[in-house]
Formats: sequence, C-alpha cells, structure tokens
Amino acid sequence: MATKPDIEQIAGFYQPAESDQILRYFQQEHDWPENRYRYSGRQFVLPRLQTWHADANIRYSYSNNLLETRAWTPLLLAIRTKVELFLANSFNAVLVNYYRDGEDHVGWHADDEPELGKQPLIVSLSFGAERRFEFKHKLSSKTGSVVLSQGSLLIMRPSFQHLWLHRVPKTHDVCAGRINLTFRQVVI
Ligand SMILES: O=C(O)CCC(=O)C(=O)O
Ligand SMILES: [Fe+2]
Repeated sequence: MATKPDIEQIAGFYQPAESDQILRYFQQEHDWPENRYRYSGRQFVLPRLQTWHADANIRYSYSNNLLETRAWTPLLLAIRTKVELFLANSFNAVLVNYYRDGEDHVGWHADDEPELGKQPLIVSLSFGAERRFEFKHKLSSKTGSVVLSQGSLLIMRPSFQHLWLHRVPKTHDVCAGRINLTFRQVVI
C-alpha cells in the first residue's frame, strides 16, 4: 500500500499578476449564490461560497443536489483549456470555492463520489491567500499537509482519493480571500 499521497503541486502555473486578476474577477464579478440552504426541513450554512459548472449533458449529485449546474463562463473555459493542455487530460466539470476569510473552510472528505468513476483525477487551482491543505490516511494514522500557493496547480491522482481524506481547515492567520477551482471528469 502506498504510504505517501499521490499529489503534486506545480507552483506558478499562473503568474502573480494574472492570478491577482483572476482572484479579483471571482471576488467582484462572479455570481455567488446564498450559502444558506434548507435541506430535509433543516437550515444549514456552508462555510464557504460555491458554484458548480459542467458540460450540458452532465448530471452530478454533488452535496445532495444543493448546487445548481451552471454553464461554463468564458474565464472558466479559458482556465480549463490551459489545464487540459498542460495535463493532456479533459475535464467536464469544475467546482468553484470561495473562502472569504480564514473562517471559511472545508471539512474532511474524499472526492470519491461514484459519478467521478473509479480512477478520479482531480486538479485544483488556487488564487489569493495561501491556505494549508491537510490530508490524513483513511486506515493508518499518517497525516500531512501542503501550503497551496497563489497560482499553483495541485494534481491529485486517483489513489489520493482512494487512500486519503483532505480538508482546508479554519485559520486565524489568514484574513484575505482565496479562490479554489477543482476540475473533475464526471463519468456519464
Ligand atoms: O480549497 C481547496 O484547496 C480544496 C477544495 C476541495 O477539497 C474540494 O473542492 O473538493
Ligand atoms: Fe476535495
């Protein structure tokens, strides 16, 4: 069994000036929905803002269908093309996460929903504040972390979702915003 997670961070996939522009675009122009949901008669608050964009034929029950499926925006399409050319791999969906400050976070999970198939390759782009990305092995006590830097591309190979959980915890050090895009291939 692999003991080191199969992840790789490519620093500077986007240069700082372009990364800043992308961050500002998402903070100022992107159409963010409410992060308060009602589900099974209960109200809850997602500790970040999110949108989900996919090709027209894609069905995916991410978060119990709490997110509507939106069309690709021109910026998301341009980023997708750059990622696809770099990795020689195609992606048909992206989850956009906005961590408005250090309070916003995502809890322990693996992106291993059946819709992503048995061998999910997921790549994650980060813009804005640096945040710590933590992982822990599903069966052993092994843990680790990487700091996701502005403009970086994190490649999560399939075994990472099989063997490890990951999260971006709250932090008291960070007050600036961060945008994260995770590109996925939903198996139809
Ligand atoms: O914000 C991040 O770096 C991770 C986001 C994440 O795990 C997800 O969208 O599934
Ligand atoms: Fe994830």
